[in-house]
Amino acid sequence: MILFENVTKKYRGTAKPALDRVDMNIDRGEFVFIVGASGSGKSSCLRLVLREDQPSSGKIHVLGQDLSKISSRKVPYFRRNLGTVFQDFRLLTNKTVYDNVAFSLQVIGKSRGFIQEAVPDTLEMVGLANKAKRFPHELSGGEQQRVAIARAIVNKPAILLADEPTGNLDPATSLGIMQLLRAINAAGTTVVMATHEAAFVDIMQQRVVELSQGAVVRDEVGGGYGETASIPVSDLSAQGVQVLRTTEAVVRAALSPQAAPETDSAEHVEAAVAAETAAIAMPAPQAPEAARPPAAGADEPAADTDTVVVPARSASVFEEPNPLGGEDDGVDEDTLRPDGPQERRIPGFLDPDRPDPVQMSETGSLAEHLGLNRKDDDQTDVGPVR
Ligand SMILES: Nc1ncnc2c1ncn2[C@@H]1O[C@H](COP(=O)(O)OP(=O)(O)OP(=O)(O)O)[C@@H](O)[C@H]1O
Repeated sequence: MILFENVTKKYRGTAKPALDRVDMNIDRGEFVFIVGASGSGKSSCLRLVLREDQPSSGKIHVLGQDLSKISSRKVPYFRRNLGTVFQDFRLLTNKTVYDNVAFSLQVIGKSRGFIQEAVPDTLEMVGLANKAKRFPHELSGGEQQRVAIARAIVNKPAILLADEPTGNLDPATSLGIMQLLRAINAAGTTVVMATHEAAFVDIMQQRVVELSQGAVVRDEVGGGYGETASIPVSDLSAQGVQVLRTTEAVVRAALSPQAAPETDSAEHVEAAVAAETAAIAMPAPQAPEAARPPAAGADEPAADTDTVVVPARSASVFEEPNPLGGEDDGVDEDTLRPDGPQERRIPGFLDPDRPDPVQMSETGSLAEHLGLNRKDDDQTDVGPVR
């Protein structure tokens, strides 16, 4: 899905390359952390995937496209398949939450009907259905980042690129963002995240690609952050750590190729949670509950929607067959229309106590299950808006 072949990037006027002969292959559906010290090349890497920049040498393929062969005119079409989230949110300050998300669809010519359906669905998914009319300055930092994530995923991109998405948020708020990204990944979107956040990298045990002075020095499935931790795990609350671990355990169970059929999923999930809980040297047995907010906890009336949105929407994730606007550019169709992840429903990890996903989808929203409607969310963090 993303392939780097011997990629070197040297900026004009610099002595050392920002990226130095990088080889990397990221498959559809993966969650990959790009880690490394400041200046190691993480953002350069993401910029190349986005085709904001071109490598000095080497080849990059994204979604079956050789990026060197995409003309400038077609770059915007290519980018429709990529969602991006940044540390500083980059919201339009003069537009409401709804309009920020809708705008990204308007500029690519989506119909009003599509927008009127997709935007509320996506806001509900990220737990902001009741704040659609707010302006960015009326939101907490965590909420602003959720708007940015909603904007990034509303067109159902195949790939979500996140550059330090939690960099401006406190650990507790970051946790919610990470859980949201993980849920988006579980629904079939490939997620590539550059980060300094050691705690999440260590806990989530996803694939880790580590850069040092532009070179890949580690590419490890289920790795941790390494030596350059920026937030010690101890800075997270025990509950927070437990929530993330439990989420991960159940995600693994739910996405495992050997996963039991749905009727067995409760046992499967419970076993995974039990194993994971036993491995944690922190007493926080109530943590899964902590992920669930009180039903009436929001500061505004809850949205009038009780259905988990992601499963239904994810079934049509890759609706545009050709990222370059319908012309045949030699796109590898297989990479554009995966037949696996988008079939998956959001798994039972969202509520281990209610493991039947069908029942869950009928009784509560994804945002609620992720604990994104917390009453105290407004008070925890406020980040910048551009
Ligand atoms: N536009 C540019 N022009 C010149 N040099 C650049 C440019 N962008 C990045 N660099 C250099 O390339 C190297 C890699 O930068 P990059 O931003 O990719 O690192 P990073 O790992 O994302 O850093 P950070 O964690 O601080 O964001 C650095 O030495 C940086 O100074």
